[in-house]
Amino acid sequence: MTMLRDPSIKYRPFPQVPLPDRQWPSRTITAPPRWLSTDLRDGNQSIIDPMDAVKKNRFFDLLVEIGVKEIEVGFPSAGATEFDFIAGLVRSGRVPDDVTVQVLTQSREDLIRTSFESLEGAKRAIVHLYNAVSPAWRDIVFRMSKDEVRAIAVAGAKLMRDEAAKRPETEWQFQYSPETFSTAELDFSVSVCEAVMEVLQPTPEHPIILNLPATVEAATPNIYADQIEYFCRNLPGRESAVISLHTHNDRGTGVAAAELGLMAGADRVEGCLFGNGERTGNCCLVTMALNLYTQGVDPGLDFSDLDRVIETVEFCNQIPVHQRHPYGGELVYTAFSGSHQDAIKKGFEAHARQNDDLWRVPYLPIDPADLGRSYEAVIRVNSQSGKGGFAWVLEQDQGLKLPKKMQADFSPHVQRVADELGRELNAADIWETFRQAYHVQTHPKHLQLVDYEESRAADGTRIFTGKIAVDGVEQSVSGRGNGLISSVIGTLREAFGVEIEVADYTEHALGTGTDARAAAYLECRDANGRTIWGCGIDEDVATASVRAVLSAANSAVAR
Ligand SMILES: CC(=O)SCCNC(=O)CCNC(=O)[C@H](O)C(C)(C)COP(=O)(O)OP(=O)(O)OC[C@H]1O[C@@H](n2cnc3c(N)ncnc32)[C@H](O)[C@@H]1OP(=O)(O)O
Ligand SMILES: CC(C)C(=O)C(=O)O
Repeated sequence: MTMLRDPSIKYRPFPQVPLPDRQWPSRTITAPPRWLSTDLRDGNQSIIDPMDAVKKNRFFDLLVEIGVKEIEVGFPSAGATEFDFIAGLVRSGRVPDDVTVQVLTQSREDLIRTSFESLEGAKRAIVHLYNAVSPAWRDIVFRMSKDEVRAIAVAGAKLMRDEAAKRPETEWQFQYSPETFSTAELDFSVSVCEAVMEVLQPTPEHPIILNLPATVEAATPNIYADQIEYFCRNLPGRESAVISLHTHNDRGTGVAAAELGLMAGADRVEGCLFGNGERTGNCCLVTMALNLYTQGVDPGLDFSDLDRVIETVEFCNQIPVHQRHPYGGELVYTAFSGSHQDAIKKGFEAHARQNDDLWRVPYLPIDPADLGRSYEAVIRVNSQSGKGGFAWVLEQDQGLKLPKKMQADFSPHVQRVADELGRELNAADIWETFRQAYHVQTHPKHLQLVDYEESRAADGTRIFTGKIAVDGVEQSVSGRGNGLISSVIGTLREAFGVEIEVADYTEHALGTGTDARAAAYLECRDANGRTIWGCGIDEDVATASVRAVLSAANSAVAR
C-alpha cells in the first residue's frame, strides 16, 4: 500500500471572506431568533429507522408544548408515510393557530406539486424549496453551469407561486434555500436568491424566508458569520427577506456558527433538539436556546422539564442523548472531583445566603433547577472526591452538617471505602461508612441509650433521666441543664470505666415543625489524649447530645 507522506495535502484551507469592515464581532445577541425545528425533516431523514406516524405525532406535540412556532414536518414527496402524516396533521385541526408547518421539496416539478397537495386545506404553511449551488454540486452532481443551476431555482419558484395561487384558502409563505450556501461563491448565492425573489415578489409585510445553509460545515464559525453579514449587506431588497440559518456540525461548531450568524444579522435559526440531523447533526436548539437563557435573554422556548423532553426525543429518534451533552446530559451537573465539589458546595451555601436571584455558583453555568433537575445528584462521590463531596451528600441525604474538623476526620474513611469498592459511592454507602466510623445509633456490642426522658424545672432548666446499657447491662443516668453532657460522661466513667473528655461541641437543627430533629457533634479526647468524634442524631438536642456522648464512648471503647 502506498502511504501519503502527509495526508493533509489532500485538503485546502477555507478562503477568507472579503469583509474588512465586518460589524458582527462587536454585536451581542439581545433577542431570541425565530426558531424552526427540523426534527421531523432533517432529523428524521438522518436516523436509521425514520419515525412512523406515532413517533412523528408525539414529537410534533412536544415541539408545540415547548413553544416552537415553526415546525418543518417533513418531505411530502419522500413517500406515503411522510405524505399521509403531513396531510393528516394539517387536516386534523391539531396545528395550533400560532404554529406554522413547513415542508421541504427539491426544486423538481413533480415533487413541488406533491408538496402542495400534502398541505391541501392548511390554514397557513411554509413551502421550502431548495437546490444546491456550490461548485462541487454544480460540477459533480448536476454537471451544470451557474446559469443552469440558477434556472433550477427560478423554475421551482415559478411553480411554487402558481401552485400557491391555486389554493388561496391557505396563507402561504415561501422559503428558498441555496443548499451548500457556505461552500458556494457568495455573489452567486446572492444572484440566485435575487432571481427567486424576482419571481415571488416578496415585500416587507410578506417577506420570503432565505435560508442559508452550512450544509456541510467546512470552516470556522467566524467565516460563516462573515458570509451571513456579506449576504445581508449585498442582497437587494434585504428588508423583504427573513434571513434564516441552517447549520450542520461537521466541525463541531454548529451552534457557534448559528450564534455568530445571528450576530451577523440573521433573524431565524433552524435546528433540531439535541442536535440531531444529517451526519454530525444540525445546530442543537436546546443548547442554543439555553445559551441565550444564561445571558439573560429569554429564548421563548420552555425547557423547564428537560428530562421529559429528552425522554420523548430519545424515544422518537432512538438515539440516546449523550451524558455530556450541554444542558441535558445526565452528567453535566455532576461533580466528582474534590475541588469542583468544594466550590459548588460553597456556591450553593453563598446562594442561599444572598438576597438577590443572581446565579453565581462556581462550575455550574445554569441553575439545574431551572431545567427541572434536582440538586441531589450535583455532587457525587468517588475516589477523586474531597471533603466537600461527602459533606454535601450527607447534608442532602441525612440533613447532617458536619463541622469542618469532623469532615477532615471522616475523609480518610470515605477515601478508604471508595478505593476498596473501586466505584462511585452512593448516599447509602456514605451514610453506612459514617455510621460505622462514629458508632452512630447503636451496635449490639456497644453502648446504648435505652431510655430517656426530659422535663423542665420551675426555672426552665432541663432535667433529664435515662438509662445506658453496655451489652445489655443497664445503668441509670440523670442530669440538669448544661450539665447534661458532663453528667453522662461521669456516669460512663464510673459505671464502665470509659474515659472521654469534651474538647468541642456543636449542634444544629435538622428539620422544622413536627419534623424537627437535631444533630450534635462532640470533639473528644480519649484516655490517651487522642481525638475521637461523637455524633448523635435525634429528635431533640438533648437526646442528640446524649447519643453523641455514647458514640464517642463507643469509639473510645473500640480502640
Ligand atoms: C441537504 C438536505 O438535507 S436536502 C434534503 C434531503 N432529503 C431527502 O432527500 C429525503 C427525501 N428524499 C427522497 O425521498 C428522495 O430523494 C426523493 C423521493 C425526493 C427523490 O428520489 P429520486 O427521484 O430517486 O432522486 P434522488 O433522491 O436519487 O435524487 C437524485 C436526482 O435529483 C437531482 N437533485 C438533487 N437535488 C436536487 C435539487 N435540489 N433540485 C433539483 N434536482 C436535484 C440530482 O441531480 C439527481 O438527478 P439525476 O437523477 O438526473 O442525476
Ligand atoms: C435543505 C437544506 C436547508 C438542508 O437541509 C441543508 O442544506 O443542510
